Amino acid sequence: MLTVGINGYGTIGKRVADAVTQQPDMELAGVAKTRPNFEAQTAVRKDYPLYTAVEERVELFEEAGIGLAGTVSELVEQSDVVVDACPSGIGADNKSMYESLDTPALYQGGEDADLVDTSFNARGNYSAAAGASHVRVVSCNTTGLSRLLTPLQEQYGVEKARVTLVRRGGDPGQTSRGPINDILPNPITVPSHHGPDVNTVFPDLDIDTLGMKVPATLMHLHSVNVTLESSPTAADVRDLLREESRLFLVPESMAIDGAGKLKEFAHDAGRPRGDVWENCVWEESISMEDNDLYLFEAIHQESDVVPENVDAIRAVTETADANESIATTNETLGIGL
Ligand SMILES: NC(=O)C1=CN([C@@H]2O[C@H](COP(=O)(O)OP(=O)(O)OC[C@H]3O[C@@H](n4cnc5c(N)ncnc54)[C@H](O)[C@@H]3O)[C@@H](O)[C@H]2O)C=CC1
Ligand SMILES: O=C(OP(=O)(O)O)[C@H](O)COP(=O)(O)O
Repeated sequence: MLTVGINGYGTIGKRVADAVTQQPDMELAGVAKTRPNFEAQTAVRKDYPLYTAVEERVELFEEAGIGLAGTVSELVEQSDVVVDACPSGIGADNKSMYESLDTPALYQGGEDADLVDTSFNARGNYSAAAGASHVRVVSCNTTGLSRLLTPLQEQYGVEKARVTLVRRGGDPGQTSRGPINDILPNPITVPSHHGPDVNTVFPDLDIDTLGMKVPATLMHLHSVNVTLESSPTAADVRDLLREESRLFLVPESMAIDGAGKLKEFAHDAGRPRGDVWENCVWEESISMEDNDLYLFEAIHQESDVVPENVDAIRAVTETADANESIATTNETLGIGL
């Protein structure tokens, strides 16, 4: 049984914590928070041992009537693996603590790639994380691109990928974010950071990406063009992608015309928090023009990295191979719309 600690219990951390409790080979040691906000209250309600990430703030939790199990270093000490889901940049600050307590750590996509031994995507490069001490689960967008590009590369070869990412402005709870009424090239410079980030998983892949931000919180949307090294039909590509457990091909018959209905569908399907762990590829959009593949996909930024974190725990501890881990994670979470 693997004991897993979560440092940073926000959008990603709380989802990974819930996912860990569903794994037959893992137990949750607890979660660390900096302040006794509503997420801390939720952790208490779920009986997750709560640790303070900042020792001097013990009183803050006491004043809010929240009992603590200890401090974050105590959480890390008793964990076989720690998942750092702190805001971008804080993971780098925490690295020395994980090193001094000799605990392997997983970081999230907001950290720099050079912080870690390897960046990680379960379908793309699972085995690269074997025995590593510091692993970065790539960002939501890079996770989505890696899942899509891996089977295309394996089956047809990728000559060049070009992707325009329409990025949600912020998460639903991120009241500090905008734009409120604008459409921003973001970043304005080309390529956006996503292409180089995909290269942390596939160093040799030729990919250019452009990013923009729009006033939406639901999901990201990718407009994808991949020049393949061979010329399958659109039907061939559809069949190939349909075989991928973390790609959901949205059939025309469902009449799902956007991110709003995708989220509604996930809620109707009883998904926790309306999470959509899979890339959602519109089946009708899959088109071939000579060697060029075109499609649209939507990525639920709050949840697609969750199964990848679970798999990364098994990858670093070498307790399962990629297929075993992906199958267990999929089954326990209920992946497959
Ligand atoms: N939200 C998203 O769409 C996605 C985020 N990511 C990455 O995941 C990481 C976390 O992002 P979110 O979960 O969105 O952030 P968040 O802000 O929702 O959650 C971070 C949590 O860490 C806590 N925290 C702050 N400082 C801390 C410290 N020193 N020690 C322990 N906890 C601390 C915060 O109070 C908060 O609860 C970032 O690297 C981000 O780039 C990756 C994929 C998608
Ligand atoms: O990692 C993400 O997006 P990204 O792949 O566009 O950088 C997450 O959606 C967080 O993005 P944010 O940097 O807008 O908070």
